Amino acid sequence: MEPESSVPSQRPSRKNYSLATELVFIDNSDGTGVRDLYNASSIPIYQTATFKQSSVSRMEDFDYTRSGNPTRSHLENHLAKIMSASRAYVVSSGMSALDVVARLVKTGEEIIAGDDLYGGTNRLLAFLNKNFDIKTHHVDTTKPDALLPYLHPTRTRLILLESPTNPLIKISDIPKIASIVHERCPNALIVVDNTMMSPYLQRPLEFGADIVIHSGTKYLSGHHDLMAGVIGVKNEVVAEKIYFTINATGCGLTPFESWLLLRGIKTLAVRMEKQQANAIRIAEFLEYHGFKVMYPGLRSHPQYDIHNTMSRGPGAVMSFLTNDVEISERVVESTKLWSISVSFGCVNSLISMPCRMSHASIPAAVRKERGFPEDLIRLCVGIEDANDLIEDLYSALVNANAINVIKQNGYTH
Ligand SMILES: Cc1ncc(COP(=O)(O)O)c(C=O)c1O
Ligand SMILES: N[C@@H](CCSC[C@H](N)C(=O)O)C(=O)O
Repeated sequence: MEPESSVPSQRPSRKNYSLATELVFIDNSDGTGVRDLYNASSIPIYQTATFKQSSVSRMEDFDYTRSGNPTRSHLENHLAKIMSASRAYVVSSGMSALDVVARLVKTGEEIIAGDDLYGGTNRLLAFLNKNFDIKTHHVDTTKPDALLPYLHPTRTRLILLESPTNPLIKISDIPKIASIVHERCPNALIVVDNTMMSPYLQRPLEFGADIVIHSGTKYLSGHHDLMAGVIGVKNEVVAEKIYFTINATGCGLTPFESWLLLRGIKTLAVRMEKQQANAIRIAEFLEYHGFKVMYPGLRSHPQYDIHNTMSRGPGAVMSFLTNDVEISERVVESTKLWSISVSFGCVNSLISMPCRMSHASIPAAVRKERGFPEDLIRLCVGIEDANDLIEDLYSALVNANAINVIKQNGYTH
């Protein structure tokens, strides 16, 4: 017999607080959720593979950690609440979350995804195409109508969106896309990779998405000390399919990692507010100096208004162009406070060149075809003092001669 996913996150209705409060408020007083014998303020790490049963035939909430574990269930309940999901699951990485969701698609069915998306996701989709005959159509999801030629009433199974996209920070109108797709393709699920926003800034399940994914490695944990993936689901039937795959493939998050992620989530609101405030200042500084900056906190962003209808802020990741790959390299390598590193969402500020780093797995020809600038610099802003960050970036831009070149030649992309 297949075990059902343990300790559901369903709660009877109670007063809902603002998200900053819900992030730290864990209420088991109504008897739902995971019970801890001693009412521990911080849920313990149940570091066990197995759970004893009172009889052969009677299985309690847990039997084996691959199938379910109290620390993990506690985290999943908490995440379901803050993502507005009916169920949430945590797995070993963001890519694992994407892999679990991709297993909802059968050979011969199709996926529609953005033409700008995380390099690892692109790699997974290419693998599915090559090995399982699951085709992905990459379209410009900033234009909902661009999906129309590829929507098929039975073949289309997943619409995979990032908004903002990684790394070009393009915005998709999620409610509009959801309504177009749901009307034409009853079998299709709208999946939003919401990693860049976090549930604090954007909750796609509230406006039409069916599944939301997060790389928990980023903002949810906040300190780059763990890998995790999160899947939030609206529909119970889909949720049970997701749980089946997690149990069948064994990718559920470990108890220790679950505990660490739960700890990180408590400070999400304060980290996000500070990172975002710093990011707004940095984006304005770069734009003032003539750089083309992609950031939905700037009025110059082409989807500024749409973003604001879905989100409570622009987040803390931006990209900018120097017009010259070598200059970009010099800028990145001249910074002292900004670490040259992939990933984002950490309390420390990071700088990278996506074409050489996070998106290097997308073949150069495909990058070119999709209009992906090789000189692109991505900034992931941390919680340091904004003046220190700007001073360090300014020195790097001067050192690389980037400011002069932009002033003389303007922006040519
Ligand atoms: C938008 C996005 N989704 C998913 C992932 C995959 O997450 P992970 O590295 O935790 O596997 C990443 C980065 O790695 C990402 O940037
Ligand atoms: N070598 C890794 C690169 C990880 S990139 C992590 C992150 N999503 C980002 O956008 O920086 C790989 O090949 O997956």
